Amino acid sequence: MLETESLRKVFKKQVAVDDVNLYLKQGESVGLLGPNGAGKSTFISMIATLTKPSSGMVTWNGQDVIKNPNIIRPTLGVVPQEIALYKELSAYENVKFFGRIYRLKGKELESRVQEVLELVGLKDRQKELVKNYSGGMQRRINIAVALLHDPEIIIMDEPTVGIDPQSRHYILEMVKRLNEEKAMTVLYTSHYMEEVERLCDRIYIMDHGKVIATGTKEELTSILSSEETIQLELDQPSKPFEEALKEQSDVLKVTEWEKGIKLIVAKNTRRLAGIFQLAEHHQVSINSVDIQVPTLEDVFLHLTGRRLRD
Ligand SMILES: Nc1ncnc2c1ncn2[C@@H]1O[C@H](COP(=O)(O)OP(=O)(O)OP(=O)(O)O)[C@@H](O)[C@H]1O
Repeated sequence: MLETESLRKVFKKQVAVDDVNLYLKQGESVGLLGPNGAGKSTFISMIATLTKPSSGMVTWNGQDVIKNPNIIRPTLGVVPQEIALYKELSAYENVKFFGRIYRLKGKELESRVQEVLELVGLKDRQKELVKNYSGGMQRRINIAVALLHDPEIIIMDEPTVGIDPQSRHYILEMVKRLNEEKAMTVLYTSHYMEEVERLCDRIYIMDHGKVIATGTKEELTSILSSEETIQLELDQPSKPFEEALKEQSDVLKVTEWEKGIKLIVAKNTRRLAGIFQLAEHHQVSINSVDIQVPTLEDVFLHLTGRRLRD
């Protein structure tokens, strides 16, 4: 397990990371969500042993990483925000160059290079110069480089910022596959709520250097409410159906709206099948169902008074 305890970084008077406690268990996919300037890159850089903390601890399976960076370096693959590639070389030459830095040689080097190019979906275009690649493809090569030494943990610093939607989709799917199929542990930073929602088992929300909330998506959104709204669009109004819904124990409130009925139900107790059965019994057709649950964006707004992407 990778763990930080009261990890702090102060640049002159600027507190970039303010006593952050975070853990990453083997095989987990953890998101670090926060707006620009929240301190995500500085935090990652300390875990990756590239920046020295002002105070606090980083441990890997109980061992002190700050004193002994070498105990974690072979385990970590770090994808920085900036593209760090030689633009005049081909993708293949770039990855091979970095492979040599990882001290890979001969057949092993060649097979790892082909493996990672395959993982990022660029094996077929490996001979092209990186300068002719799109931003998204360059980002994928950056990721390939981080995977070369077959790390246990991959740490990604906003890997989808400023790239085309197709590459973004590819990267998200790839991270999911690495986590689910290769059991790779993932720490994924982003200011896109939908990305961490899609990829991560647990999420840390960071703002002004501090972790302001942590939990699974469900736990975080339950900060906001223990209820959710179900909006039913009906083919016709039906008082008997409305009355029957009111009698359901987990239905807290029933109101009409222009196209049907709105229910407030206790969270996680909704039984859509039951609602459909009731509708059928009262000969009402449900044209559409809209379940409105609070999002992480709403949680961030609630906690800070600001939007994530202000
Ligand atoms: N080397 C540095 N010297 C001085 N201040 C710094 C340095 N690096 C980061 N900071 C400051 O620390 C704070 C956190 O920055 P950091 O880059 O870690 O945030 P971030 O959440 O990763 O945001 P972004 O996505 O914009 O990179 C910011 O106020 C930034 O200006």
